[in-house]
Amino acid sequence: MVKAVVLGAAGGIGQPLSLLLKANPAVTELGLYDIVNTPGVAADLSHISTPAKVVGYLPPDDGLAKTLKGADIVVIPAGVPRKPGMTRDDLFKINAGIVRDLATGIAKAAPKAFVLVISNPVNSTVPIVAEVFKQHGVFDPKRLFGVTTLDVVRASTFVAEVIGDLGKAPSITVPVVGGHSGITIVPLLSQSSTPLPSGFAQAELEKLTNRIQYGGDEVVKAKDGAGSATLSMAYAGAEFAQKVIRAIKGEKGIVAPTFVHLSSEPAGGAALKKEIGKDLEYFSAPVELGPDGVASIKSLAKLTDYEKGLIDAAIPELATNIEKGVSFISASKL
Ligand SMILES: NC(=O)C1=CN([C@@H]2O[C@H](COP(=O)(O)OP(=O)(O)OC[C@H]3O[C@@H](n4cnc5c(N)ncnc54)[C@H](O)[C@@H]3O)[C@@H](O)[C@H]2O)C=CC1
Ligand SMILES: O=C([O-])CC(=O)C(=O)O
Repeated sequence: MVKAVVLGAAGGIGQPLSLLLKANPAVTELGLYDIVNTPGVAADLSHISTPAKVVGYLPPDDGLAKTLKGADIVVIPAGVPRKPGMTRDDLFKINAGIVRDLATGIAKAAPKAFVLVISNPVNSTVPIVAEVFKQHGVFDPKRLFGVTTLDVVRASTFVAEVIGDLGKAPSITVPVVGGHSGITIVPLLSQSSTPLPSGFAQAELEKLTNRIQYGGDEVVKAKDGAGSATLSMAYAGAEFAQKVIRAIKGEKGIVAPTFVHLSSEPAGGAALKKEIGKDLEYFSAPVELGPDGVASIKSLAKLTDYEKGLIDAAIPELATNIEKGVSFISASKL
């Protein structure tokens, strides 16, 4: 039995993500929460002939607590998306408060749930959730994930395009580490499961790296004011959620990059801090998932000098983004 909950379920990501979770036979209950339209989205999805029982609530009458009751996994795509010319950090002003309030609801109603944060800026919203949980005495670093899967999905697709065989895209894996905005997104293309063509020039490598780092901007520009990635994000979010579900059901050996807290528990956090040469509290790294969430945080393995340079360039912005989230909560009255 797995209850999945989507907070922000009526939005551009929320609706297709809820559809994909409803289509997942491992999900037996699906809770949908938003400030608008969830009764309609829930009624619509409830007619699909898959096992999940669907419920949808709005804020009145403790709707958030009712949606979260019994949740095993909570995915958060609530909040405003970018328009052209904005950075993800520009979303902080609005999304920080939304994520704080939803995290407070989770801390009270489903403190043991696995929490998957999609709302941007992820580099700051994940620390916000952690700080709220700490204030409620329920923080478990193994159960909190920033969803960076879209960067991984993009890397697979763009490498397949470079190779000239999109058919290979589903089987290509590239670890993407660091964080989830611009230069903090660091694809480790030297570790692509399908190597780049021999003789791939440094200039081409830099172009491909830049495309992965700014893939979000490509979509924001093409949508021209109508928002950011929604369908590809729903695909990526459902894929990561499915990995977490498989791991909590006992499947071994599932590894995926995700933005996690680098405490001494789970294993690997302290070693990763040494590896990146900075006492960062959070980083996206390949993580082995297990029945309790993060089983271990993996090493970044052998990096090229170019990749080391990308990580060094990411660290100051990551540190600032993380601190911004942490201090937002220390300054908030919960
Ligand atoms: N992590 C990632 O890779 C990605 C993250 N995103 C982020 O996901 C977020 C959502 O994007 P979209 O779905 O396109 O936006 P959207 O505006 O289409 O949907 C957001 C939904 O959140 C709801 N919402 C607002 N305040 C809420 C609250 N207090 N409680 C519950 N629901 C609330 C809205 O009513 C709306 O239905 C944005 O912050 C965006 O930047 C988007 C793409 C990729
Ligand atoms: O670019 C954005 O604002 C949305 C996002 O995080 C992405 O598509 O990676």
